[in-house]
Amino acid sequence: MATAWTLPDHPKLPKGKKVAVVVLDGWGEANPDEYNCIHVAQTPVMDSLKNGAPEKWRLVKAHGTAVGLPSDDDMGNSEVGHNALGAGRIFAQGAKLVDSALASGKIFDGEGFKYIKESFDNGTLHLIGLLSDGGVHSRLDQVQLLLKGASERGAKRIRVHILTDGRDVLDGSSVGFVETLENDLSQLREKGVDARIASGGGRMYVTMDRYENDWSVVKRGWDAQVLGEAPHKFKNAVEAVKTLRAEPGANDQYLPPFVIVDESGSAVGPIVDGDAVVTFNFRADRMTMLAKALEYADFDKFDRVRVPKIRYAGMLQYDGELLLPKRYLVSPPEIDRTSGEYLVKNGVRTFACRHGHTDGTSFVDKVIIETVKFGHVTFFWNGNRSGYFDESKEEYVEVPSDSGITFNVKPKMKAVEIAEKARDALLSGKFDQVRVNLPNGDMVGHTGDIEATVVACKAADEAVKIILDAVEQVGGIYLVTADHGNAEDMVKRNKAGKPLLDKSGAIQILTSHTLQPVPVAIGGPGLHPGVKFRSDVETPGLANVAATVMNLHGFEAPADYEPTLIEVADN
Ligand SMILES: O=C(O)[C@@H](CO)OP(=O)(O)O
Ligand SMILES: [Mn+2]
Ligand SMILES: [Mn+2]
Repeated sequence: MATAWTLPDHPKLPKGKKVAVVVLDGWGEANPDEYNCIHVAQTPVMDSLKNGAPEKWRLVKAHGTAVGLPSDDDMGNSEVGHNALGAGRIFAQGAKLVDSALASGKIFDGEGFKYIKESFDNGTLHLIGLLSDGGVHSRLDQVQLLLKGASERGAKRIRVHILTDGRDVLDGSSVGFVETLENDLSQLREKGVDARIASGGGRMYVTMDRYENDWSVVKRGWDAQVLGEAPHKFKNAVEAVKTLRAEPGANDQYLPPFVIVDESGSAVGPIVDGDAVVTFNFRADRMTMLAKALEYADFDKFDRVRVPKIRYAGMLQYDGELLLPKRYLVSPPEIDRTSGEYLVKNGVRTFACRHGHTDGTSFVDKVIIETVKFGHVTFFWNGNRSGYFDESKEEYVEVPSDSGITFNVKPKMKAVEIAEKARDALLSGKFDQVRVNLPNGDMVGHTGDIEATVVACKAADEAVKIILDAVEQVGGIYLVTADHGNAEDMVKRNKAGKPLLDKSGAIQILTSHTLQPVPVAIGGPGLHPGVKFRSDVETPGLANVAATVMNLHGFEAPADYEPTLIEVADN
């Protein structure tokens, strides 16, 4: 059935207000203590918004089932968070879809698996991805099931190319994950399968760059995985990770690339003609660049030196617009009819081709973001779809991130630049919605550097001020929220909430996201004075934000969207 794109008018709220939607990345709400960097930092603007509670500030869930993850033990992340914010509904996400496909065995009956299986007789099966149980990009138990299933279905030679984590899990935990995997592989060897780890490296330094921020990261991985070349060579991966971690300043996220070599010093698992490759991350953003390098005949981002003729499948299809990769083991969530698409289609006077047209005021969307988060308020927001819905109505602007540094070195990142671009967009009068992601709390929180994260939170707060001042000037409306927690808790805790200590008595730094709720604050001179948060939406989550934003633009949300957070009192 054709989608009815015309949104009903909101019965009480006017159209034509400028709306700033601000997403603070990694900004949750938690008890105030010394490990809560948002609490420690001076954040007068966000504090003042909170003073508007409960009418203008409230908390929503940003993790677990509220954002389509398998369980409420799963922390939130940018992909599922922005998907929910933009789509207004909760879709079963990659992690969950892969779980079901493995549990039912359907993954092995699908087109993607059949395709790679054709290489099993004469070629090697290579698995490439993030090795941890973080559940943000991948999960070790899924890799284990994939190994088991593939070997039972005829894979005789398997090579695993690992990327160590330390970002979604504790730094240092990579050794344990590698030991677990080695143990599984040795059991496969006992069954006659020639299965080994072939190469590795830290996720942030090898392979898992995103949004084309730094292709040299992908090249380092390519050299190790495909060409079998790396500056470090080891006989086994446990020794590799232990040795490389012992270097001063080393950590799991940034381990240099290594290859495993045999007695004669040759790499045990370069990728060659006739092989099959599966990238086992279910999350898209940090696998897209490698997928392009593996799949595109025309490719000029770095010299691939040798381009093996392989059968390649992603765990999921990572980009629904580019249809990348062409083959995949599990179908991605079908995130359709996102709020961005609706809003664009409801402001355009002449609307082209397939969805009919509506009359109305010009509705233009402006999105501003640093490179490291570029796709968050575009690609993720639009349901893992790159590109514009209507280029004449949307403008996506990128502020280049610093590259080649860890963000604790420059914790202010480009927050002010982003905010100034947002301000200018609001003041220009050309845009109805200005959507922004401020990455500081998250990107610096991931470094585990508490002092730097405090600076980061202050910087994000100052950026919010610049945007809210502009909203004030144009008589607009703001909605400030976050995609998941991170900076509000920087320590690993026991069940009772007490910080955990390591063997040396130091606290265990938490580099990952959290299970905490996030704030939603609304306000601005353009907000109808009767608007307040409803008290009858039980356990609201990020998916309730889309309908809310549609209301702020003067529209009712589609009926199947999660309910709006706001109501309008008559007085
Ligand atoms: O950096 C990333 O890839 C993830 C953590 O793995 O963070 P976010 O979801 O905030 O992008
Ligand atoms: Mn995020
Ligand atoms: Mn993050």
